[in-house]
Amino acid sequence: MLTMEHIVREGHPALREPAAEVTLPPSEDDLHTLRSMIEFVMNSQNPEMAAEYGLRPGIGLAAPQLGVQKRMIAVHVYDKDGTLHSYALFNPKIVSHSVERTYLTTGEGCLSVDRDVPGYVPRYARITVKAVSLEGEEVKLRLKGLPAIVFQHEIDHLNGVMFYDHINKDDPFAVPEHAAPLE
Ligand SMILES: O=CN(O)CCNC(=O)c1cccc(Cl)c1Cl
Ligand code: NI
Repeated sequence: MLTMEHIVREGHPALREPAAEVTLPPSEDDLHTLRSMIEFVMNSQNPEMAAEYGLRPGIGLAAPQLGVQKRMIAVHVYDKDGTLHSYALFNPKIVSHSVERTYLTTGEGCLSVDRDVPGYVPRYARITVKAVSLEGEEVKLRLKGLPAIVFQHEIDHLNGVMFYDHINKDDPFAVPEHAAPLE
């Protein structure tokens, strides 16, 4: 199983290199990696497992955070209605998005960043994502709220983008235009 030792940290080139599309159908290796990614995210949210293995909680993970330059992401997050959004996906792509934006009033964090970086991270409020699931099915997801934000954080990782790249350098807490806060 994956633990924090497998997570690369800031300064590692993998975090700034774009990731390549996964050749489908996926290899046994890619299937194993993506399965271990969603397992890690779920474990990190389980108090017993997190305590046992010293896992920092996360609501998503992208393969470059493991030093694997492939377009694979895992997301396991509850939205404000308590609905679980749990996905392990190959080649996710944002195919459309709202003009409106949003941002977490708490800011964002990253397992590859061992420090707090305060500030608002502007994200699209709503996105449509196309991807291929672990089971090999094409999926089209219409996302809003926290799930939409996490997907953008993870897909950024596939493009070598870190969450703090989006924070206003002059005023980290400047309210982004056309944006509604997400508490
Ligand atoms: O790339 C994934 N991580 O680094 C996992 C750790 N970060 C989080 O769980 C996290 C925390 C706050 C906001 C967002 Cl959007 C995310 Cl994603
Ligand atoms: Ni991250």
